[in-house]
Amino acid sequence: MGSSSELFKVKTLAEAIDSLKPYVLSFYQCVEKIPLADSLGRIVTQDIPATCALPHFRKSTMDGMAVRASDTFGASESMPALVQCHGEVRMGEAPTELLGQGVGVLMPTGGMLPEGADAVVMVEHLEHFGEELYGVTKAVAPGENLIDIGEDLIEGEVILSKYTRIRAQEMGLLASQGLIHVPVLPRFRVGILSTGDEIISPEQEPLPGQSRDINGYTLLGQALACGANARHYGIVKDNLEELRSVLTTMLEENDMVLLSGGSSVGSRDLSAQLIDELGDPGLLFHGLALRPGKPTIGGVVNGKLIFGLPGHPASAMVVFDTIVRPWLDASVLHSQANPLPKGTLTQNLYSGSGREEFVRVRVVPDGEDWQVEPIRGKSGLIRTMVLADALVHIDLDIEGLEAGKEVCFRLLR
Ligand SMILES: Nc1nc2c(c(=O)[nH]1)N[C@H]1C(S)=C(S)[C@@H](COP(=O)(O)OP(=O)(O)OC[C@H]3O[C@@H](n4cnc5c(N)ncnc54)[C@H](O)[C@@H]3O)O[C@H]1N2
Ligand code: MOO
Repeated sequence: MGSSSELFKVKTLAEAIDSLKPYVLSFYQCVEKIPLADSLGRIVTQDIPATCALPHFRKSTMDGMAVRASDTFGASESMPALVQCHGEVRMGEAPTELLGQGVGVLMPTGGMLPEGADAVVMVEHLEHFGEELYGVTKAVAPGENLIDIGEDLIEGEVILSKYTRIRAQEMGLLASQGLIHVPVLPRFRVGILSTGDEIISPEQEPLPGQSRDINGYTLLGQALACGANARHYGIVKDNLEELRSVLTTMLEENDMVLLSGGSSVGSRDLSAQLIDELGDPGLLFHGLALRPGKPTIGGVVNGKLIFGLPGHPASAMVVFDTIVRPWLDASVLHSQANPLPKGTLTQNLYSGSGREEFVRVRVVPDGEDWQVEPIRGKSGLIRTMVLADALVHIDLDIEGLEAGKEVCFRLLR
């Protein structure tokens, strides 16, 4: 069990994530094959190569006439290029005739070009002179109005890399390849528990000193938004035996357990103690150089991740976004390539805390730019999260950010 004094040396976020990684990598070896129609939000477990070129035939993007572009060079309204029309290609059918010089074939949008054709003249730029004779009133360049073989995807190239989250566009991509069964990570089963003598269920009327459970629902929502199979197990009082019993069940039924409250150093320091007792390796960190989120605890119990998140509602949400979400979306193993959006900071942000900081911000459009407005307010205020669109990261070694500076922001889901 991880009970050495090392534990109580406050870890950075990166160190905390690294300390957990070796114990849970086996989860990322699991594979489930699911129907493509059910794959939204799931994470692919392998690189997926294109099984065929897309398109696999030269495809017209306009209604018109397939031609050799060189036959139209110099054509204009006043001096149309003459083309002999050799019939029409039907949608979904392959033309058999090789297109010769001075010849054209009528085409629907999406139709297959005949061999020899290298452009399509839009119907708007055709004049029918009678019988098979057409005039082209606007020249086309080679490649114009068509999609070439493999222009979208080349056979064999990796079209989805391992641990990519499937969005609607990836579903279409997989469909284009005939991949109707997709290898994905199993959904993370996440159990959520709120702790604290003062916490009551939302349907109850709070007495003075009591607070309705907020974190159980924010964390449930965040876990569901990450595609997890999440369940809220309710509220447990600050009682070691009760907590032990519920945690044992939760660890059996889930891949990850999230507690909130009772994580700061003090009389309610039970969860850290329990995490360390319940299995191997136990508690791996207690306290992070993170703001908000200083009292965060984390560990692994027999291959299951367990986090104790701060009780303050905004802290719990921010800490979820920084240290929990990366496991659920597999970004701990594969950072999603999309660069973060940027905007202009509207106020100075001071950060002399000696902790890495995630600042709640509102993002307001400003012409071509975005204005990034810090939200002032304590981490005990849920409304600060309701107002927030995104988080701005301030590194450990940075004292602050000046108004007017361009900053990256990460959108909250
Ligand atoms: N002397 C010190 N006091 C505190 C420190 C510190 O370093 N020294 N750290 C502060 C920070 S930062 C935070 S964050 C909180 C974290 O406290 P805990 O994680 O132990 O949580 P609690 O004390 O149980 O609760 C804090 C606050 O949050 C409310 N809470 C808890 N659970 C919920 C819930 N499910 N829904 C809504 N609200 C919840 C609770 O009632 C308290 O108001 O500690 C500071 N103190
Ligand atoms: O660090 Mo606490 O988690 O500020 O709210």
